[in-house]
Amino acid sequence: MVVDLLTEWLKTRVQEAGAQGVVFGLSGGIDSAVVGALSRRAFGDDVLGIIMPCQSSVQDMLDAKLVADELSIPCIMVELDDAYQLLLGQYEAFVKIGNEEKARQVKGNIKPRLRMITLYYFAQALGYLVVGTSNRDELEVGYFTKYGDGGVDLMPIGALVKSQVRELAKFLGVPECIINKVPSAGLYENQTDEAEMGIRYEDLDRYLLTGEGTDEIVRKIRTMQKLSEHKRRLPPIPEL
Ligand SMILES: Nc1ncnc2c1ncn2[C@@H]1O[C@H](COP(=O)(O)OP(=O)(O)OC[C@H]2O[C@@H]([n+]3cccc(C(=O)O)c3)[C@H](O)[C@@H]2O)[C@@H](O)[C@H]1O
Ligand SMILES: Nc1ncnc2c1ncn2[C@@H]1O[C@H](COP(=O)(O)OP(=O)(O)OP(=O)(O)O)[C@@H](O)[C@H]1O
Ligand SMILES: [Mg+2]
Repeated sequence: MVVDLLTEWLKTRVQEAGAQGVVFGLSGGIDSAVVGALSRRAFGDDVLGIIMPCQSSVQDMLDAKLVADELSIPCIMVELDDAYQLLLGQYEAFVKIGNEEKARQVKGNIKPRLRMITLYYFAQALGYLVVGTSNRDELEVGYFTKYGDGGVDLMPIGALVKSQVRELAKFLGVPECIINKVPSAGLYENQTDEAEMGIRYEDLDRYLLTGEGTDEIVRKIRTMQKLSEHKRRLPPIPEL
């Protein structure tokens, strides 16, 4: 049973590290809900979900609270808007990005990195590990911010494609409205994973599980995998 296996895996990893529990970012999306539910099973009250709005929608915040309530996950909120604005103001005094789309991307990536800083503060203060929420699709094509949401200690759902995460969510009692929500990184208004990646989860899941897909889809995925190789490796060191 995959739930028992993942729960045991989490317990073993945390125990091996000499830690007491885990902390994670609670977004109101399905991935963090599943990670939260698994963590709750593994560690009881030694779990902390942190809601970290950074120009986030009110709906996401309400969804995150709903997940915490329904799954009885201890949870706090740390607002990152002021830190984000303060840093951005200083950065832009040196370099202001002319291209609108590029500016949106560069600015968007500040948010997961501020969340990473926040999670590590609480992890070390409490003797916890930082647990990530990336799934197999995101990891394979590099759909995550390097050292942002990718900067974590453990990735319990990293071997599961999105449809498998959905199955797990149903089993774990994640609220229906969270399971049916359109996946979004929430880094800018109206962002959706599928539109930004230019590929549907259904197609990505199918290719990763069976190797099948149209020529165009296969080509696209392989290109994304190649371009994001650096995100799945430690920084290269010259051999001397
Ligand atoms: N070949 C190479 N070797 C070594 N390093 C290389 C490199 N190419 C780029 N880099 C480095 O990587 C940086 C670019 O990577 P990165 O900073 O990650 O930036 P990037 O891959 O452009 O952006 C992250 C993507 O993931 C999405 N995202 C982020 C966070 C959460 C979620 C979500 O689903 O919730 C999605 C986000 O919307 C965006 O599309 C470059 O600035 C450069 O420093
Ligand atoms: N507002 C937020 N507060 C706390 N953590 C967040 C917030 N936004 C994103 N995160 C963290 O970043 C992770 C990556 O976001 P991502 O959108 O891939 O996952 P999700 O929101 O859980 O599910 P989905 O991909 O279906 O939207 C989240 O799972 C969560 O840990
Ligand atoms: Mg999300």
